[in-house]
Amino acid sequence: MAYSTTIDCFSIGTLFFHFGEYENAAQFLQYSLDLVKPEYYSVNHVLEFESSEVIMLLARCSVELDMVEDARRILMGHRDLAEHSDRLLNFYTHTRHVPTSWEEKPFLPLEFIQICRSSHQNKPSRLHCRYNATTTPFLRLAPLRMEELSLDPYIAVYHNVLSDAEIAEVERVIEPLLQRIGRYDETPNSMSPSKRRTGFTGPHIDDYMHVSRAPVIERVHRHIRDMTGLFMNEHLMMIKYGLGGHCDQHYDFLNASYPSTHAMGDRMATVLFYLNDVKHGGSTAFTDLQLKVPSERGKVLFWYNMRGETHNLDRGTVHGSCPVIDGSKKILSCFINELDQMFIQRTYRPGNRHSENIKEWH
Ligand SMILES: O=C(O)CCC(=O)C(=O)O
Ligand SMILES: [Fe+2]
Repeated sequence: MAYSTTIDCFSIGTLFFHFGEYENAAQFLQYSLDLVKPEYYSVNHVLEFESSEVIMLLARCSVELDMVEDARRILMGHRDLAEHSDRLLNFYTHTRHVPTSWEEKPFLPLEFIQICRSSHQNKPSRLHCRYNATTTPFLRLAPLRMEELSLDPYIAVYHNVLSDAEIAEVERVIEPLLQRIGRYDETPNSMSPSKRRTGFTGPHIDDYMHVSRAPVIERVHRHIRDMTGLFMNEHLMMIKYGLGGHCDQHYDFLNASYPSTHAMGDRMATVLFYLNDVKHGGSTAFTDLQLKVPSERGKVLFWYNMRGETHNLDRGTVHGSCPVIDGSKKILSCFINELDQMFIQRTYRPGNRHSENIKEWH
């Protein structure tokens, strides 16, 4: 618990409460209160954190545990809540909490949890670290340090791609536009939280015109071209994961399950820019390959999602983002579409791909 903040503990306590685990909830809510320090008042204010909310939830846990007198003592101890304590207790005792059902709990497959949990080190490979000075002419002047992690599927990491100034500028342009990740419901314009991924993402498509004109975004596109030799015509997304934030294992390849693949081709490759170091958790994990890539500031991960000869999905690319255990994780992610490469390399022709619907992604 040494690294958690008062807000982290409040979030964990709230989760336990929703799942009906009131004793665990009360413990985390108490930690949260223990960590409220006057020097953080201004930060907590900006983040709209109120210790009175923690106290009310703590009192509610006591009521659920049939300890009404404890709940009263907790409420009476707070300057603003004391005068409302009778009304609040009355409400808590008459409106018992209905826990979220087990089916609603986030579920991560065991093999994914295992690779995330282990202090796994990638197997030493016979592949080499080298300077890539050939993908584009620009790299002859400024070669990039590259490490191949796998040849089949092809996965490579580039080090020190984005400078501190570029990262700061990307954050300045995109971060204010992030929204909580959701999944669109059947009803128009309604979003519900995604069970497969937690965190923030953006910019929203409507804001993209403004973002794409920023010089730093053009420079990111240039870096992608230098590293991959491929043409990127999709929006860049920033994804921000907080404590516990994760992304369940999935394929980026859509394999004709989305109408967009008819217009742009499928997502042939993925590029992830890591914008910060994450002390614990937050690695990108490839379950089948037993490969774990930690989030390190300035590093870029690149892989092909499809098999070269057939343009079919490469099943070895199943991957996800391990839960963040300390701090937060920020990445820029982008997909490289097949049809954007039509002047660069051979693209998919109808008939040579085995199409199947992939249901494993939202
Ligand atoms: O955050 C990560 O490491 C993986 C993100 C990812 O898989 C995706 O955006 O498709
Ligand atoms: Fe992905």
